[in-house]
Amino acid sequence: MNIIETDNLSKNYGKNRGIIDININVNEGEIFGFIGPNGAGKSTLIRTLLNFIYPTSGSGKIFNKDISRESSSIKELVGYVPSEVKYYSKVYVKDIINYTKGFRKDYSSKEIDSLIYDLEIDVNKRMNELSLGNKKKVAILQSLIGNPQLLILDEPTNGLDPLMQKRLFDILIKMKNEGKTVFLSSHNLIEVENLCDRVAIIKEGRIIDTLELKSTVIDFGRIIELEGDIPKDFIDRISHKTLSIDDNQYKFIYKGDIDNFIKSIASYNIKNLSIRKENLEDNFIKYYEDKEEK
Ligand SMILES: Nc1ncnc2c1ncn2[C@@H]1O[C@H](COP(=O)(O)OP(=O)(O)OP(=O)(O)O)[C@@H](O)[C@H]1O
Repeated sequence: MNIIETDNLSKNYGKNRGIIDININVNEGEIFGFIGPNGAGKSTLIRTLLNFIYPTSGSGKIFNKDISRESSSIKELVGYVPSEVKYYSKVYVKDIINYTKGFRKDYSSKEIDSLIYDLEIDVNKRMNELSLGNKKKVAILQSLIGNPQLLILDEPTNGLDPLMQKRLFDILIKMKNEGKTVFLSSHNLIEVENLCDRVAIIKEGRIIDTLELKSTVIDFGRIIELEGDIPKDFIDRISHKTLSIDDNQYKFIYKGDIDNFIKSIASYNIKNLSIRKENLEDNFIKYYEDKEEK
C-alpha cells in the first residue's frame, strides 16, 4: 500500500521554482530518504505534503487522503519534525508535551517517559534555555507522541550529537519493525545509506534518481587505492573505472572477485593498499557537484 503518493506535484513561489512534477510513492513500512543540494526543494515538498503551502499544480495523497482537502485528518496520523525548530521561548518542555497529548488521542504515558529517558530530555527547562540539538529532541519527541503511523522528518539529525543520532535511528528502526512508515530528508548520505530502504535525489526541483538501497541488485563495487611499482596497463585491465593516476599511485573502482584481485597483485612490489566498499556518497556526490542543469 502507498502511504504517500504524488502526481506531478508542483509548487513555485512566483518566479522562484520550488518543486516541479514530483512523482513519488512511499510504501507502507519503509524508510524513504530524500536527499539533494541546498535549495533543491526538499522542505518545499514536505511543506506541500503537509498543506503548510498549497501546490501550484498536481496533487498528492497521504493514507489515500488528498493533501489539500483532507489535511486535518492526515495530520492526526502523521508525526512531523521541521528542519528549523521554533517554539515560543518562555514555554516549558513539559507544557509542550502536555499540549501535544491534548490533541493526540492514542498516547501512552509510559512510552512518552521512555522516549524522554532515551532522548535525555529535561522537561523542566524552558525552550529558550535549550541548545539547537536539545530543541530538536523536543520536536522529535513531540512528533512521536500518539504513535503516528507515518513520520515526516525534515533533516531530523541536524544538530544532534552522534549518540542522539543513534538513539533516533534505533527509534526509527523500531517504528519500521512495527510496520510504520518514515519519510525523511537529509544531507547525510551515510545516514541515509544505513537507514533507508529507498532514496530519491532531488535537484533543482525535480527528482532525478531513485535507488533501492536494500536491493541486492545494486553492486557498488570497491574503491581501491594502490601504490607501488605496477604497470598502468595492468590497472586498465582490472579496473572497472579509473578515478585517478598519479606516479605510481592508482585509485580505481573494482567490481570483480576480491580474492582474484589480491592474488593478481601479489607479484608486484606494493607500498600501500586500501580497499573500501563504494558507498552512496561516491555515487551521488556527482549530483551535488554539477550545479547547472544541462
Ligand atoms: N518562501 C519562499 N519564497 C520564495 N522562494 C522560496 C521560498 N521557500 C523556498 N523558496 C525557494 O524554493 C527552492 C527550494 O527551497 P527548499 O527550502 O525547499 O530547499 P531545500 O532542498 O529544503 O534546501 P536546504 O537543503 O537548503 O534546506 C529554493 O530555490 C528557494 O529559494
